[in-house]
Amino acid sequence: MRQADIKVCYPMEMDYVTDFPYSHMDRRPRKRAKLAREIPQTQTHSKAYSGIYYGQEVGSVTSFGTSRVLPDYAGLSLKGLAEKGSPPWRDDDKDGHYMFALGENLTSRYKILRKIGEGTFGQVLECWDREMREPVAIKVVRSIKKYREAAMVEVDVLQLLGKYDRNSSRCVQIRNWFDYRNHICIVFEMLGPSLYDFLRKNNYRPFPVDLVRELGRQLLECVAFVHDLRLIHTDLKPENILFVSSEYIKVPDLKATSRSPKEGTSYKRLPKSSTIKVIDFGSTAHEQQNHKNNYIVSTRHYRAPEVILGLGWSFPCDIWSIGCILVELCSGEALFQTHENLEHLAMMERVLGPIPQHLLNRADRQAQKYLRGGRLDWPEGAVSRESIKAVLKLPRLPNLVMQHVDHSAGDLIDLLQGLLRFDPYRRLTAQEALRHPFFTREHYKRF
Ligand SMILES: Nc1ncnc2c1ncn2[C@@H]1O[C@H](COP(=O)(O)OP(=O)(O)OP(=O)(O)O)[C@@H](O)[C@H]1O
Repeated sequence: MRQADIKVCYPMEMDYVTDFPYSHMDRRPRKRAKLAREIPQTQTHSKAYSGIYYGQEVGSVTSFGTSRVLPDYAGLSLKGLAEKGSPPWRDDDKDGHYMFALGENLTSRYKILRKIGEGTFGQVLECWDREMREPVAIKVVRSIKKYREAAMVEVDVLQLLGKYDRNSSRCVQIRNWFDYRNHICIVFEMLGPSLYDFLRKNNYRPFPVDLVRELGRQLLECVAFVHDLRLIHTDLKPENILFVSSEYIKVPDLKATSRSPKEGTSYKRLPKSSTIKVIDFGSTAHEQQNHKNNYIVSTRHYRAPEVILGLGWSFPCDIWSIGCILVELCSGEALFQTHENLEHLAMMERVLGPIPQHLLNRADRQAQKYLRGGRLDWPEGAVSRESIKAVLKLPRLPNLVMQHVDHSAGDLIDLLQGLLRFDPYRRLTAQEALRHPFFTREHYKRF
């Protein structure tokens, strides 16, 4: 059973911690948080010159406690405010989040319509852009120095991606950015629900394999483009991949209906358009930075073995995440539902076979504690019987795919084995994966 709305936040200073106290919790929270970062200390922002806007502040300082979205008084007091007026100055909440009310202005250009999401970095608000007359998504970053600096790195990366994006790279487009009341605000094109939102709304029923192919192809195109610019996303996960449109159709779910015919026809949602874009370049790293074992990257379930073993990481860590994502889209469930390193490595071995000896031999000091006699200390080192059971429950990769996919299973298994190779040097690159028969075979239906 899933526990739907657990939000986990980690202090940025922590590193190499077990990322979730998992004893009485579902193995997967609704929004999977990244670890501490994971923000490389060496990163400095450059070009923080354009778009700076200091909103006009009026009114007195008011504190509104812990709730960030204030009551919607748009119909009351805002009526009295000039359309382009600024709301009164308020303190941020204790975590540095911006406090606002629906209907208020965020600078004179943007009107806040609703809150779409919240992440480690801040809140994402749907706003009406008065100048372009269209809705936009604005990430309002926490007013804390390290998040502000990381946001400027994200702005730089987004501007670089935008500069080279000739034929739609499938990366979210930045429209503008500004600094408002000590919050960096990044304005994005407005997109639809994430792949994770969609799976959740569908009760974690798998996507059809032809849709998985289409999503996988676009995702690899995006990552090939990002990697060509010598950038590594480092946080690919279903939450960070958004459908461009929110429209969907309902179709009968024949599998669910045949399982419980008495309950009548069961329906599942399919997107009207399969077009996706990748978001959240807040953790993106430059290839030339030193990614040895000084910090860890990725949200747990999508984290590559070289990151856990402290071998250093680079472009292949994105490819591993894509392998995990494709399995999840086919099965409906995250592949490695774990919150602990040794259990995670044991799960990888269960699904994919033994980790090559030469990789284990190079494990760093931190990771040595998961090994005994040169091998994984498993099941001896397991923290509980439940943990051993969770690992044993996992099928081998070919079986897992065949349980869920009705055609093209052979090609998909072969592709996944290439994306999920333990040795990062032997893992497929994004360009190689795009040439795989799973994507190129003529007779496959386009979704
Ligand atoms: N352009 C967009 N259009 C629509 N929704 C968006 C857009 N950008 C972000 N969102 C929503 O806001 C949420 C948070 O965005 P994002 O992942 O960029 O924030 P974050 O603080 O960097 O999160 P994380 O904790 O994963 O680092 C997303 O999961 C998504 O639901």
